[in-house]
Amino acid sequence: MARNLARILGGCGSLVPFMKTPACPPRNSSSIPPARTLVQMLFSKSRDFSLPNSSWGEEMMRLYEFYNGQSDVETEGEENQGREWKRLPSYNRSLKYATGGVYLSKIIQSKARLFTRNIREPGAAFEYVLFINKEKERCVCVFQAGHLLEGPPGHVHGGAIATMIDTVTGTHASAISAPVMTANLNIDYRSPIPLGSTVLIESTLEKTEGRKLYISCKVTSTDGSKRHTDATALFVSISVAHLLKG
Ligand SMILES: CCCCCCCCCCCC(=O)SCCNC(=O)CCNC(=O)[C@H](O)C(C)(C)COP(=O)(O)OP(=O)(O)OC[C@H]1O[C@@H](n2cnc3c(N)ncnc32)[C@H](O)[C@@H]1OP(=O)(O)O
Repeated sequence: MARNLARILGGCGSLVPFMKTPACPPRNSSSIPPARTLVQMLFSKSRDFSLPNSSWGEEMMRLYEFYNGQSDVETEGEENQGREWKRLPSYNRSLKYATGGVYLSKIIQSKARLFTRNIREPGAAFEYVLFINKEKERCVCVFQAGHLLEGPPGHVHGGAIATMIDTVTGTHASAISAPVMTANLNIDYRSPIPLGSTVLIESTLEKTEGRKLYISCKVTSTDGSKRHTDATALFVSISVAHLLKG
């Protein structure tokens, strides 16, 4: 059975896109994983993409450790330690089933993945970790931009920057009032972000008005000396029925 499963998987982990499979091993009998490994691959817990991987550079790791060191660790049944920050875990899949007015084919249902977490090669695109402060008025994201995000030569694509701003402000708004949708996003690109660099993306809750959440955001170099991007975003909290309506 293990051999059959291994053949189906083709040795490249195509059914398990977020497992760590750094390189496709040669197709010989020694490349077939043992049955226990296959079971782990097929039924293991979702991967938390906000944890360090081998692609994280020195600056990414330094800042991760800085904020993580000031963060509460979630331990079941124990009170938190009263620290200022909390790391937000991040998975590549939220949709399992959708019903109601939203028509999704079985293929889309089974393959839907969070846009920023769907690249197999670690470090190739969006590497990031988000921390939220306890009062939820601020979020900080440490973002390392990989080589697949190139826009102008050697620099990050504006759409990729917008994606990260939407992700950070959207996650921030969701932490306050889930579920939400982006109603408006305004971006001023002030200086280009070098590809491969690590930057800070900070969001601040400016105000709430009924269902509306106004959030501002800035992208800077990690020492704060260079302003890359400024943005404002409006999120509207919605009912789940709004999503199902399509
Ligand atoms: C843990 C999870 C991790 C999650 C991790 C992932 C995070 C990623 C986050 C990604 C988020 C997205 O990309 S979301 C995808 C992009 N966004 C969308 O597709 C949204 C499409 N638009 C819509 O569905 C809708 O227009 C809504 C939901 C935005 C609003 O519709 P509605 O619910 O009917 O509300 P509506 O009455 O129209 O508006 C409510 C109030 O907001 C105001 N309003 C509405 N739109 C605007 C606007 N563009 N600019 C100014 N104001 C506006 C209205 O005037 C009104 O004010 P007042 O009269 O009350 O004063």
